[in-house]
Amino acid sequence: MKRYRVLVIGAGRMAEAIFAGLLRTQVEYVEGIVVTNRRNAARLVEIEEKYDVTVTHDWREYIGSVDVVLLSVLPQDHRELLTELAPHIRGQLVITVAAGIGLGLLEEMLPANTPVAWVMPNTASRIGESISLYTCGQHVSPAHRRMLEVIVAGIGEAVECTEEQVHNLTAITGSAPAFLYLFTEVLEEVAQEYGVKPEMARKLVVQMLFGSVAMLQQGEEPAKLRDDVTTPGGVTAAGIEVLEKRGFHDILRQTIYATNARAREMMD
Ligand SMILES: NC(=O)C1=CN([C@@H]2O[C@H](COP(=O)(O)OP(=O)(O)OC[C@H]3O[C@@H](n4cnc5c(N)ncnc54)[C@H](O)[C@@H]3O)[C@@H](O)[C@H]2O)C=CC1
Ligand SMILES: O=C(O)[C@@H]1CCC=N1
Repeated sequence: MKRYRVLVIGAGRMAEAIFAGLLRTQVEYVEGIVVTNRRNAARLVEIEEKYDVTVTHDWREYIGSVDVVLLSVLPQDHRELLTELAPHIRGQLVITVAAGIGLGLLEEMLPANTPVAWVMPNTASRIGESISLYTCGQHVSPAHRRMLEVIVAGIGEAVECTEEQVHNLTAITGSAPAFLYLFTEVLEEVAQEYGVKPEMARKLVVQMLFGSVAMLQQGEEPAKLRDDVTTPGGVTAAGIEVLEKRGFHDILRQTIYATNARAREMMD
């Protein structure tokens, strides 16, 4: 079985979720993981203590001997990093997880024929439950694709998409967990305003979400499930009426569009 050497540049939250997932579920494919960060030395010490990885302040020492370079830095840090990386890339698969980035910038700034891929995970990567989107550049061979599949499998489920789909779905799979958590916060807040203790509010809301998601996972239609809750002439209808009058659909649509637009702008 082929084992891969992976260099992770940027030791933030998403990076940790990915290499931790690789070590947890894909370790038989891992020859070694090297992690680097720009400034925060304490973060590298913390990572070295917690995981079976090598940390370095200088990725140049390792770049020549790895199969995969995973970029987990902010979108706006890519141009500078790609400029530094380019002279050291000789066929390694370069993957980025940055929002809005696309494949074009990587292919343009790295040497001709460099295999590149763009992955859009979400924070559930931390518990191996991401739904990640990925798209491959034009020089990705079947062998590179297998490497990429090992990496995304380490953090949950993954779906190959076109580049345009990754742009358009970033808000829906990458950012929407934040929208859902905001929804959760409001429900908990109102429960507490009614005098419910925070721990109880948390338990009620989390189990409500869990049960609702479990029903969706059984393949039931959201509109049908909503209808089942909305007893004719009952109370839920009054709530739905407020959501509809206040433009819930439109608010959510605008939220998605604004998120995706911002992702694209970051690379302009
Ligand atoms: N947080 C999320 O839910 C998701 C994040 N992403 C993407 O993941 C990337 C990282 O995001 P987070 O982990 O949330 O941010 P973060 O701020 O936790 O991590 C970014 C890390 O990159 C490091 N860094 C920046 N420039 C560097 C360089 N030149 N060399 C080495 N290290 C460098 C910073 O020191 C920092 O530790 C972003 O591009 C974001 O778009 C993608 C999907 C979901
Ligand atoms: O907010 C962000 O920029 C990242 C990308 C998608 C989710 N979080």
